Amino acid sequence: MDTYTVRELTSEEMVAASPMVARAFLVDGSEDDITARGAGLLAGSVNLGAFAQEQQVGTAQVQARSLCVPGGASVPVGAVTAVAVASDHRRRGLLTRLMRAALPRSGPAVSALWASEAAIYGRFGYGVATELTRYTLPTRIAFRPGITADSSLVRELPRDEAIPVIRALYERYAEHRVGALTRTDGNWDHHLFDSTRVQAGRSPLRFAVHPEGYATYRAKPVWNDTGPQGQLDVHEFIATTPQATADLWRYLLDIDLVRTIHYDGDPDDPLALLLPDTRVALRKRLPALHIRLVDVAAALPLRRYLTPIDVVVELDDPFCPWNTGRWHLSANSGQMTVASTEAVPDLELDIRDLGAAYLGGTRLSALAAAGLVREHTTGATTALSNAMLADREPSCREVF
Ligand SMILES: CC(=O)SCCNC(=O)CCNC(=O)[C@H](O)C(C)(C)COP(=O)(O)OP(=O)(O)OC[C@H]1O[C@@H](n2cnc3c(N)ncnc32)[C@H](O)[C@@H]1OP(=O)(O)O
Repeated sequence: MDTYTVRELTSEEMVAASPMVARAFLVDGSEDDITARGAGLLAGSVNLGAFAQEQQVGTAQVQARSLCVPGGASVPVGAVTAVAVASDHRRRGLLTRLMRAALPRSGPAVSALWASEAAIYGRFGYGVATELTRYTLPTRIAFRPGITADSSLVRELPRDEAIPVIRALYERYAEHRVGALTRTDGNWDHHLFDSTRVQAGRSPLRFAVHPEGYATYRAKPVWNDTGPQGQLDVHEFIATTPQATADLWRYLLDIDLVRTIHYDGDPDDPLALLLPDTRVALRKRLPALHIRLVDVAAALPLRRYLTPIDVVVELDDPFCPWNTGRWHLSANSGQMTVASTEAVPDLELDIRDLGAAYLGGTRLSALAAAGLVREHTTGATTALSNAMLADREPSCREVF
């Protein structure tokens, strides 16, 4: 007899599971659990649970959100989060069962998540579709000649006053930025959650607001024998114009007593380009949003394509087998049609690699160089790779 059951939870059951979820994320007894941080997300989400008899031993949440894709459309996406299995019930297939329930064929055609560990989600068909640039930079550095900035346009607002202003700015930004997600009230509460555990010795969130952008950040006072060595951790930086980018960075770079800034920016973040010598900013690229195409035939036409395309692709998708097979992809004037076919394939790839390329950040040509796309017709990889590119690299600023 099967020891476990997996089914949809009521909001109350999801709340009841929150100590187990907190423990799974190594934050036992913290206020930082689903009840405190994600209460507003319960109603608008599919909440899933795994049970061993009556005991709750696993959860996953699928939030209904929208994602900006190449061409600017905002497409429905199942945003998977709060995935947890109690440590004494692991490696018995519960995550696999939760993911099956989280990815029904009838659900959103696209699924997205941030992975706690890189090795977990490839097997479920997710590929890394956006990256972030992690900056460590000194303060008080000048900009490249020709860039002018007016930091006097920036105001520090109290949290309650700032939130409606930054929400409106974010909405304008997210309409055009490929990789950006829409945010409900619950998503905002989660994003701006500010417990002492999250602060970790730093200030509560501060809100630096410009007419065309904002930075939310935390400050940490540090002193040594040479004087102030304060740190500033930028939590989110959003600018809707190049001038706002320069003004806000000038403001942050000149805050007294701070010597080091930490910031997770876009993969092609303009910050580096403002500096006269990009080497003063240490940069690392890290994986960010993972994308899974749940229904390829529905998902591919939702975005636009840069160049015309006419190829047959053979896809392998063991977890969502309805995607496995040969697909004729044809795009003209940016719009793609997708049809099942028996024709000989021009190239072959795995569903996770198509997910990685979906937002235009990962080049199929680069995947081919690693042997992950196998070309049968010369030029087919380059053609599809170019068609799938986006103008700028996609970016998702919110870890959910
Ligand atoms: C979107 C998000 O919420 S990301 C957050 C994910 N959650 C966490 O990191 C919290 C701590 N970890 C956990 O709760 C659990 O270890 C989970 C949820 C990651 C995995 O749950 P399990 O029930 O143990 O996974 P399950 O038994 O279904 O494993 C399926 C496969 O994934 C592999 N796997 C599972 N977890 C990991 C991992 N952390 N690293 C590498 N491989 C893993 C298993 O070995 C198994 O491989 P196989 O199919 O080749 O045998």
